[in-house]
Amino acid sequence: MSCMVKICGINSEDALIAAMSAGADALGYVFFPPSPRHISLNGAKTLTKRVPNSILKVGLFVEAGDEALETAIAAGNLDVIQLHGKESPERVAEVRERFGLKVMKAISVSTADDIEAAKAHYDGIADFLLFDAKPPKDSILPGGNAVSFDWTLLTGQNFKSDWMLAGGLDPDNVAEAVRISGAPWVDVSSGVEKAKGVKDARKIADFVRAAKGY
Ligand SMILES: O=C(O)c1ccccc1NCC(=O)[C@H](O)[C@H](O)COP(=O)(O)O
Repeated sequence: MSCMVKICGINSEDALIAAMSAGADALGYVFFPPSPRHISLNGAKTLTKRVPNSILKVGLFVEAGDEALETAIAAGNLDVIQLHGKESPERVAEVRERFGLKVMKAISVSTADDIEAAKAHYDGIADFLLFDAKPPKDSILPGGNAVSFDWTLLTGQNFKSDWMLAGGLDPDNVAEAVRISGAPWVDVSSGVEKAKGVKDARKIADFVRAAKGY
């Protein structure tokens, strides 16, 4: 069992170095001001410059307009646009076409119906599907809430798009989550932090090792 790993919420030099040295395959930068992981355009410019082409630079947005996307893509030299709000399939296709980049659509999951709806509306439209738990009712964040969902909902599923499992993963549960779901990619933020928005180098290393089965 081995899978690809995305570390989301890179917002400091320490986090960047920790994720790159641990062997992360993709790094996520949060362009959503209400988030404790939000990164400025200048911050993104600095923290993406040293990333080799072998590691995907993913910008996370919530219902952002074209101008905001364009500025962040230029600042961060992004490879993938992660849409983590209520963007429609038409908007996903439009962003993909307009910017010529890969697009990842976050899918909020609590029941099997959510997987079926994603298959019907976004599979093959987005380059990546990111299955994440539905946010708690009182959360101001649509993701990054350290909440997981029933991984068996993904067992044996096939998608046209590449896909990632996210939500409440950590170094202790990620191997089991991959075994049950069959995920080719995992994505984590809260589970590798020492405080909200502050990454922990040891947890990042442990997470990547566990996900890749070293
Ligand atoms: O991280 C945030 O603050 C955030 C804000 C708005 C939308 C999405 C956000 N995070 C998404 C992620 O970090 C991951 O893609 C995923 O939700 C996993 O998060 P976690 O449960 O914290 O590992």
